[in-house]
Amino acid sequence: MSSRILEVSNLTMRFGGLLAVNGVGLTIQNGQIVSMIGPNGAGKTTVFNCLTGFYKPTAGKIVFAGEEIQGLQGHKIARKGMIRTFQHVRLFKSMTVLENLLVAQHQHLNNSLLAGLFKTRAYRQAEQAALDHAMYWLKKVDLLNEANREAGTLAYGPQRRLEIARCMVTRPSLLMLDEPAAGLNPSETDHLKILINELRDEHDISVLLIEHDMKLVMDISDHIVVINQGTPLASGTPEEVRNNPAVIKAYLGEE
Ligand SMILES: Nc1ncnc2c1ncn2[C@@H]1O[C@H](COP(=O)(O)OP(=O)(O)OP(=O)(O)O)[C@@H](O)[C@H]1O
Repeated sequence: MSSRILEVSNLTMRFGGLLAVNGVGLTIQNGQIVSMIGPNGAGKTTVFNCLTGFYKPTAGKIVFAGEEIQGLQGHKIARKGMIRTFQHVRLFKSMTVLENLLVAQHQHLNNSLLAGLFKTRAYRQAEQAALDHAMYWLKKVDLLNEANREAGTLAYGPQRRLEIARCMVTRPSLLMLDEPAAGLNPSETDHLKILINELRDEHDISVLLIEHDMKLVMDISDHIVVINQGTPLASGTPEEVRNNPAVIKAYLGEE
């Protein structure tokens, strides 16, 4: 298989008269952490929505793990291993922390209803495996002590960690995080950085990140793609992007 987990070319999304994404390209090698940056309204979340099947792109090609996926339904893309979080936390808030991770695995595995009704041996084994797997991830994101608490009662930072765990229990090959540091304090952001690096190093995934926290982006990324008003502006290593005059003018200059 190709060493590229994701290759996007000429991605375009039009909403009526608004060209929200205009010819964006993006390549992610296996094991890379890539960030997409750009001013507010640049089209970053729209790119995520096109990649993950929430929107059907107007044009462009999306090759994920060697297969063209543009226009596929979101749940089919998720089953192939492209999993995302959202800009605003989306948990099942009245379920417990643990239940959130169990539901995520069930949605993904699509266990047969009959096996569930008759509680077959294979079903019980799968349930136990799902529980063990959920506990593993709760420990990893430091939420083991909160397993039986209602997810909606967690503070904001732990909710964001739970969202990441909820993605990871489905064993993705590409994890896409939409502004994971938004609303976190500096210490939580440092922990997030360590966590993302660990996910990549220990769990064989690639990561695509939308993020406004420039320190995090510069510290963590192997590669950065900059878009401005829907159009690709620059791409390169953190060093190259940091020193690119067009980026400084369009993005950093506005701060
Ligand atoms: N469903 C939609 N219908 C119409 N316009 C949309 C839709 N989704 C996004 N847009 C528009 O597309 C443009 C890009 O928005 P998008 O949310 O992708 O930007 P962004 O780079 O993620 O911004 P931010 O950093 O503020 O989250 C904006 O002008 C937005 O209003």
